[in-house]
Amino acid sequence: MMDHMASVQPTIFVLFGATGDLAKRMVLPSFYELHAGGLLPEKWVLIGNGRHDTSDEEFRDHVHDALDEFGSGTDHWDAFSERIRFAGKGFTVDDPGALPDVIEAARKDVGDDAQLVHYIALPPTTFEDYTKALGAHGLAEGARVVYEKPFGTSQKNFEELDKVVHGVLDEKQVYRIDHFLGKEATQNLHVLRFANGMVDGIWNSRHVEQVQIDVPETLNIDDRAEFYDETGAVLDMLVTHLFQVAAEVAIEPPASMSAEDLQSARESVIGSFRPIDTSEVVLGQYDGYRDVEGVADDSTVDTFVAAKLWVDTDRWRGVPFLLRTGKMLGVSAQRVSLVFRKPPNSPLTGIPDDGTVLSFDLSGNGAIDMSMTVKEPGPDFDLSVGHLSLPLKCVPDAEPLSPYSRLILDVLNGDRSLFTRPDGLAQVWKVAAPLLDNPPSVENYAPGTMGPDSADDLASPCGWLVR
Ligand SMILES: NC(=O)C1=CN([C@@H]2O[C@H](COP(=O)(O)OP(=O)(O)OC[C@H]3O[C@@H](n4cnc5c(N)ncnc54)[C@H](OP(=O)(O)O)[C@@H]3O)[C@@H](O)[C@H]2O)C=CC1
Ligand SMILES: O=C1O[C@H](COP(=O)(O)O)[C@@H](O)[C@H](O)[C@H]1O
Repeated sequence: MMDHMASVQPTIFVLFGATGDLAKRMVLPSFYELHAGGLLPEKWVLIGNGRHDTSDEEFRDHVHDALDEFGSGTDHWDAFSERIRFAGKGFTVDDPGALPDVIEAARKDVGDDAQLVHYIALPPTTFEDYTKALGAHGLAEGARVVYEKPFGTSQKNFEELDKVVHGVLDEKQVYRIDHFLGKEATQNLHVLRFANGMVDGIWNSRHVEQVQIDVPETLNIDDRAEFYDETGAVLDMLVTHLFQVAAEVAIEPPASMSAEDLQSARESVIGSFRPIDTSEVVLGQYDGYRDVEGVADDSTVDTFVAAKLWVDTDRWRGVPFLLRTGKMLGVSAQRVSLVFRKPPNSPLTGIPDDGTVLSFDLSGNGAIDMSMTVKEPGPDFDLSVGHLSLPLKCVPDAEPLSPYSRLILDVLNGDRSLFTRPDGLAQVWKVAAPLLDNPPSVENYAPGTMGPDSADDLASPCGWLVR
């Protein structure tokens, strides 16, 4: 573990939105996971921030509850909780509330050389104001600032936010999170390929017929209805996580594995995504969505999207990338599948369309799976599809990290390779513009199904592999 320990530099970690949903479910449990794994610097303090006058003790109780509900235990609680503080009364340009004083007090514990890391786990509409307030109160200098997704809610909003952020921070200080990039199996999308000549050799349109990036969810949106009803599946998942994963599949080999080269390679392939053709998109809304408290009675927000994406590079021209996600579906999965072409001129007949598939399970600790067409053992000559699975946690010496732990550790270490950049995001908004400007009408689907039937046609000939 010592090999991976975050920079020895003492750290003051300020968590804006510390009482919110993301903090409770992801950020606080991940911070604890890093502490329990001995992966934090020796000296650190975590300061929660919010608009209320919450005491340190009240916040510690909140953190304990979060760990009970969403964490992996509290064995190291005492040593953890004594480093937790709360700075209330908000944080605006006009009034910084308690934060500057609490940071000053924390410096007495961890030293004047402590690095400041600000984690903005707030609704995206507040990112600009909080960035300006960091600048106004002298808390931006030398700090690292983590922005949750989505970084921008439209092309215009992205451009405005980008301007504000770069008015206060140097790009090297900025860490825009897309937690799908922190998943163990997502990282293997490029590692498997760059480490294995056999895989590298087939990673192109000559061999791959289609790519599926499929994240159906059985989850509802009841706990975050107001947020969701302003966002929808296209913004919440498609142009964020699914596009970034598509970039990981489509990426050209970077000049080196340095953070900058890897980031550049990922961002530059997004420039080759063709703007979405809305005739190749199906939007859906599950029956009963409008009855959820917090959702408008006449909401037309999409809770489902399936779309074809084309990547106009020599490697991928002509290969559809099929992206699908939605809420209240029949199955939960997070799967990237490369469907291989049948051998040309094969003497065999009856090879199934999905007879050769390399797939990556992004959920949990991740897995890499292979399906291949084989002779069904037995007296007859029949073909069948067999499956091999490599759960990543079974790799020797594996110590899988949750995506948020991975990414927080990278922030502490100053490694930006798994974070997004504005050049790529500017392209994302261009690619998404036809869909955002002129969305197809939303079709209804019954909860527990796999979305509107018309989405099935997009994935011919083999259909969606997650069924
Ligand atoms: N929740 C999730 O599953 C995920 C969320 N995200 C992203 O994380 C960020 C936070 O999401 P989430 O935690 O769900 O959001 P919440 O709605 O729970 O808000 C987080 C906290 O922000 C504070 N807050 C809310 N509104 C305002 C406001 N107008 N001005 C200032 N502070 C405000 C509140 O704290 P207080 O009242 O104490 O001030 C609230 O507890 C978002 O950008 C979201 O897109 C990303 C991935 C998943
Ligand atoms: O960012 C988000 O991701 C989750 C799915 O990711 P997981 O890794 O937490 O399973 C999704 O449910 C949510 O709507 C979205 O905001």
